[in-house]
Amino acid sequence: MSLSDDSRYLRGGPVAQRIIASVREDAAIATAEGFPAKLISITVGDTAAVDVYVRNQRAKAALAGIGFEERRFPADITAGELEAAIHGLNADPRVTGIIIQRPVPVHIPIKTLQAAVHPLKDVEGMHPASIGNIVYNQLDLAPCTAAASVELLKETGLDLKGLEVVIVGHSEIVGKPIAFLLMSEGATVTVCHHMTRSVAAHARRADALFVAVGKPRLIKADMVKPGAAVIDIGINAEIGPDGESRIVGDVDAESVKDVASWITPVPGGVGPITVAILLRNTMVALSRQRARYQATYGAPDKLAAE
Ligand SMILES: NC(=O)C1=CN([C@@H]2O[C@H](COP(=O)(O)OP(=O)(O)OC[C@H]3O[C@@H](n4cnc5c(N)ncnc54)[C@H](OP(=O)(O)O)[C@@H]3O)[C@@H](O)[C@H]2O)C=CC1
Ligand SMILES: Nc1nc(=O)c2c([nH]1)NC[C@@H]1CN(c3ccc(C(=O)N[C@@H](CCC(=O)O)C(=O)O)cc3)C=[N+]21
Repeated sequence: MSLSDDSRYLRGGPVAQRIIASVREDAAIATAEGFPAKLISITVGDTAAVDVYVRNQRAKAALAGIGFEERRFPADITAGELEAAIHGLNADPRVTGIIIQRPVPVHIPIKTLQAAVHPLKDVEGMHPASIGNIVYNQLDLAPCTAAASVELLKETGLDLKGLEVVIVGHSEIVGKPIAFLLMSEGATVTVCHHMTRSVAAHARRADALFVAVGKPRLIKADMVKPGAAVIDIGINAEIGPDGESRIVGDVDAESVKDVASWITPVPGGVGPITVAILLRNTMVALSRQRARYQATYGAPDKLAAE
């Protein structure tokens, strides 16, 4: 049986469609009430994984009835100019959410940019005032990829309480938030990174293995426990045997599929859910803004009252 027909293949498409259908309903109500949602993406320079993400954001926002605009800046822009652009978007009442695509060029401190986004417009939950929410088990707006990866693990039906989970990669935007989300669910979590003595020794103990590193085929069959769930978050552009550019993950799916009980495809796994959650977070942000507006001005507001 080919993997694509196999139920062990954890496909993100159906999960993403469910989320987008619900976002679409919320967005239609908000628009009818005079509060259309609008997401602004900020891209600095050129990165293949960002191009894929932004292309899908645009397409799915249109499907969900959320406005979308990409602001592209050259790689030699200064941090000050970018901060000024972000402050302009913070002050614009038509803008619901702002996402700063990572990575940004090395001369720009990403943390300063993330902190410049108003916390009410922070649709990724990356502002220093937002990221703590997941530590406190307040999970309604979490970093999108982390939330998407956990959502996909839940599709296995595995009981997360006490589950042995290993995460390879500890970035602020993916690995670390996954660890917090899974701790909230009661899993036992180990986080590996480039200083970990033996990633393989940890990975082989995992009932669920999350990989977010950015290195094609880093995880091979001998690093996976038989029967494990493998969640591949990597999005890497490479040239395939046919000479065409293609997207691959961090897991050597060809070999791992014979050992794992569940595996996420790339493309078609975590990626589509990430986009859907970004749109859902935009609606959560809108709802919070409307609640704040009502609390300040006392204006009646149906969504905020819900
Ligand atoms: N599907 C999706 O929705 C998304 C996919 N991605 C993809 O996920 C991947 C990771 O992204 P991101 O977290 O932003 O990347 P970063 O480069 O920020 O982080 C990579 C992490 O991997 C660790 N690492 C590097 N080499 C090794 C190694 N040999 N063994 C173990 N750990 C290692 C690094 O550790 P250290 O810091 O210690 O060096 C770091 O924690 C990329 O391919 C990206 O495109 C990202 C976001 C969303
Ligand atoms: N601030 C920030 N947050 C991110 O979450 C972030 C980022 N920066 N920078 C780039 C990476 C990469 N990333 C992707 C998300 C979805 C797809 C996606 O939709 N993939 C589909 C489509 C693939 C295709 O169309 O070829 C799939 O995997 O099936 C891709 C890549 C988010 N990232």
